[in-house]
Amino acid sequence: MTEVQKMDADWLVFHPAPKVPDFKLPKGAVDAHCHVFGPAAEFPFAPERKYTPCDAGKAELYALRDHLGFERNVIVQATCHGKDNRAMVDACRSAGDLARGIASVGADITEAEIREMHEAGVRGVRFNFVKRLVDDTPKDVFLSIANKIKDFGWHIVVYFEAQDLEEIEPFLKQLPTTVVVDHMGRPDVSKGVDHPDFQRFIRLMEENDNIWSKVTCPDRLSQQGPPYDDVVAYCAEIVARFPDRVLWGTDWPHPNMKSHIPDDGVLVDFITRIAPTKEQQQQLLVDNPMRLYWA
Ligand SMILES: O=C(O)/C=C(\CC(=O)C(=O)O)C(=O)O
Repeated sequence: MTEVQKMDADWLVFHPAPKVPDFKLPKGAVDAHCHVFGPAAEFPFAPERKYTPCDAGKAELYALRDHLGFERNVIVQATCHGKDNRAMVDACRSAGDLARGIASVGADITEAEIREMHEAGVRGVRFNFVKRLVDDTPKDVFLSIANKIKDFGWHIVVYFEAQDLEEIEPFLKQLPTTVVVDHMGRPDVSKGVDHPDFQRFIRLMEENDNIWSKVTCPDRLSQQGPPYDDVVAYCAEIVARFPDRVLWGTDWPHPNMKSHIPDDGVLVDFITRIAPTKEQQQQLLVDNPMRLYWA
C-alpha cells in the first residue's frame, strides 16, 4: 500500500488570497526563488525528508505568478523531494520557456541526465548546508558535482546560515561557477548591518565577483514580522553595493515558516524599499535573472 504523506501537524499552508501588490512589477519580472511541493499523489516526497509539507504544485505556483504580475519563475528543488527532481522538472517543462529550475543531485549524476534536465530548463544545482534540512554532504562530493555541471554553463546555489559562513568560505571560493547565495546567507537581523557576521558576507561578495545573492525572505529573517522593517537595511545594502549580482523571489510556498505565513503581495511591495530606483528594480527583477537563467 502506498504511504499517505500527511503534512506535518504544525505546517503553515501558503496564503490563500494574497493582495494584488501596490508595486507594479516591471515587464518581464522573474520570481527567482520559489518551490513546488508534489502534489504528493503524483510526486511523492522523499523518504529522507526532514519535513512533510502541504501540496503546492505548479498550477498554484503559476496562478500566483499571474496574480502578482511576474512573467517567469526559477523553481528551486526543495529538500522534501530529496534528489528526485521530477516535480520541479515537470513544472519547468509545462511552463514552456517561462520557468527555469535548480536541481539537487548526487555525485553519480551522469552527463546524459544533466543534458536531459538542461533541455527541461534546469540551469543549476543547489548545495544545502542547513543542518535542520539535510544530512551532511562531504565537500568533495559537492566539488565533483560542480565539476560535472560547469561545462553545461550551470551555476551553483548555496544555502547556509550566517554562523556557518566562516567554515564554508574556503569551499565557496573553490567553486568553479557563478555561486548564488540564498537569502543573503541568513543574517541574524538583531545584530545590525555593521556586525562582523554581515560584514563578512559583504566582504565575500566584494572579493569574489562570481558570488551573487538573493535578497529574499524578509519573512524568514524578520523578528518583527510584516512589513519586515528590520530586514530592509540588509537587503538594501546588498542591492546598493552589488546591483548586477542580486536576485529576488517570493520563496512561495514558504516552507517551514513557524511565526506566520506571509502575504505574497506584501512581499512584492517590500521590493520598493530595498531597491528604490527604477534602475535597481529593472536589474534585480529582470536583467540579472535573465542573464543568469535565460541567456
Ligand atoms: O525555501 C527556502 O529557501 C527555505 C527552506 C526550505 C528549503 O530550502 C528546502 O527544503 O530545500 C527553509 O529554510 O526551510
